[in-house]
Amino acid sequence: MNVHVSAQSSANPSSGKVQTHLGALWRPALRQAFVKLDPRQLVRSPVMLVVELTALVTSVLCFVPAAQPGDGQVSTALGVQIALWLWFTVLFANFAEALAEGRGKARADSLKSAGQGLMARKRVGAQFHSVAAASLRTGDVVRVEAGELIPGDGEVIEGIAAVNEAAITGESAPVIRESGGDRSAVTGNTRLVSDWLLVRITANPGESTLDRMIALVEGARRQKTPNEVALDILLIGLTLIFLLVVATLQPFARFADGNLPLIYLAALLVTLIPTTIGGLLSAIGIAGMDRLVRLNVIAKSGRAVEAAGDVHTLLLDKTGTITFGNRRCSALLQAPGVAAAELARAALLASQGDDTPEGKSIVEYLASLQPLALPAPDGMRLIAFSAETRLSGVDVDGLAYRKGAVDAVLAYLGLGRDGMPAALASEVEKIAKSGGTPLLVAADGRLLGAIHLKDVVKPGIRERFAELRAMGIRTVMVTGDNPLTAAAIAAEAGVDDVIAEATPQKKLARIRAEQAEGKLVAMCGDGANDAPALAQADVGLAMNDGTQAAREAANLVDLDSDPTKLIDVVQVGKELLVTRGALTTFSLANDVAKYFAILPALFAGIYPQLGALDLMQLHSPQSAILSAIVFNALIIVGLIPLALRGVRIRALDAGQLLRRNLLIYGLGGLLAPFVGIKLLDLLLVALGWV
Ligand SMILES: Nc1ncnc2c1ncn2[C@@H]1O[C@H](COP(=O)(O)OP(=O)(O)OP(=O)(O)O)[C@@H](O)[C@H]1O
Ligand SMILES: [K+]
Ligand SMILES: [Mg+2]
Repeated sequence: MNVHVSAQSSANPSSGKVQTHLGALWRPALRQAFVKLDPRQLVRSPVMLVVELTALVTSVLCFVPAAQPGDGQVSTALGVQIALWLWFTVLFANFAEALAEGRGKARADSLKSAGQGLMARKRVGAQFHSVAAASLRTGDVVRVEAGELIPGDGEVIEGIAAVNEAAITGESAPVIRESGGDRSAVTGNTRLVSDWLLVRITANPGESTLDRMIALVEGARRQKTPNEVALDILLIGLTLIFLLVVATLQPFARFADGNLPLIYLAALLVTLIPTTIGGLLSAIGIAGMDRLVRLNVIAKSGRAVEAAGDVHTLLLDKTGTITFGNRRCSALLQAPGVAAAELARAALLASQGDDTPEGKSIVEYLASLQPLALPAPDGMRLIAFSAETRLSGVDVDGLAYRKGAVDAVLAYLGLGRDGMPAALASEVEKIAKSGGTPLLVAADGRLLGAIHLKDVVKPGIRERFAELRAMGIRTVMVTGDNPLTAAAIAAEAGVDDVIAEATPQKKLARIRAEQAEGKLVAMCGDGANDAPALAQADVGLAMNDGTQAAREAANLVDLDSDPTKLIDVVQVGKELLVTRGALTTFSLANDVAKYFAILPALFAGIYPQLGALDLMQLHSPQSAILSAIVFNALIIVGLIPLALRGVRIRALDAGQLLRRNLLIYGLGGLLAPFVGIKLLDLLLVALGWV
């Protein structure tokens, strides 16, 4: 094949770590706050759209006194102040959203610029042509060589190479990517540091990991979660109710020959509708996603993150998730009466069509021993490993060579569980009890012996599972391996439950069973055989270095390929739910309090009997209205830090958490307006603004 392209963009390898202090972010956020005044953008937060419309109407009323029915008691100076604070209310909410977007965007932009102008070698027939990386589509095959950036997300179909994924993960130690097996997926904008790869592109323009990351933290493109939609509906409902409340005030005033200026009613409406949560809702959601992005987790939906906050059971694949997944052949053990060379030859033959890391490791192991004579490769029918059969092998010279999981090979040979010669059975048991994976080898219907595949449990995983338990999450290990190996690894890793000899169907069935009991289930996996389970789970976390099938089926991808990352995802999910709940409570309590703070002041002149209710003794109706509207706007700014940082949750159970939050945010929300509005009233009068 001809390779006649060498040009690649000279973009510097990005470290992926962008310095983004809030200080550097507020300037662009301020600008964005004005851009977001566009009603087409604001329509995503209906409460704020109502505020904007009210601000618009009030502005008109200020300058067109003729438009004010009644006696127009509102001075232009006061009208302008009210109109301004109404505009500020919208701007503050926009500013909160823009600030939340800022950090994620800065990082995504720097990643994007690294890939700008990138060229790729696309396979066209037997040749490779230079094309823009941005033009690559799903199914295109490209060749990437050492030193070059991989032009898009894809799957390795040929070759093995070391890849530096620092641009995406921030981790500079190179990782190995190879065709076949569970380490075949590559990510766009990461750099090959050795050899070459043939990659089949798996994402169309605009659908890459990077694009997804950006979409998560962009207010205008972000998809609302079902929880957010439900809350939106509640907020719209409350807005309509208060609209009605405010509209019916005028008849009451007229009845006593009074008249409430339209501007007052407009301002009153805004103070009463849930502007605090309406203004911060989007920022809370984006900030949550941003926390996730900073953990190097890509979510395809916010829904998965919220589900993580409520997850009950976590299913984990063993190999590659709990263990390093680098199962390597370490020994061959013959059955009684079988020659070492016979077993070796059968194991080698049975690995000819097996391009999994396990299969390759067997070939390598045997190559380091004495040379073996093999039949011509064109006479062989290769049988690749499948997770269904849990067998691999070859048919050659009329003989069938097979290797596979213990129960699978015994079943293939028509033998029972105790069909193994005692000596071999005890060897197999020894392998399994050590946490290794035994494979049986058969040829011509005869059991020849066993292969010992060794694997190592990832350090620190035990402590992480203990943390999960403390959060009330059950961990279940599901593995295609035999029960003894499974039990040995399970004991070492400290999981709560284990399912052995699992096929993809069995994994799926277990998830469905848990879901049928009304529980939310999370699943971590990396293999193609995990894909159905990842898709079925409420939270499917795929390892980025796993297979493309797993990455596609999952709704979360961990760029660091660390299954224990789920703990952090659960934490982020819980924080997101709690923060939204706390600020909703605060906002609603606030609005109720404002109602009682302002109404007596407004009606004092009209119904003097209401004076008894005037607890706050505000200076005048004018100062009451202005103080309320100023407080209403400033509270949004005051709560931006909490919305962005999230409510910290300690290891409290759900009940304690709820009580604590009701106390802080419910009671706090009720009291804050009384204190805040009174202080503002004193201040505004002292300043002579009213
Ligand atoms: N290349 C192979 N050839 C034959 N048998 C294999 C091969 N690789 C694995 N096996 C056997 O098939 C079983 C299932 O393997 P698979 O990779 O599907 O496991 P899994 O379901 O992903 O679970 P886990 O990854 O936790 O072991 C393994 O436990 C092993 O006994
Ligand atoms: K309000
Ligand atoms: Mg697996």
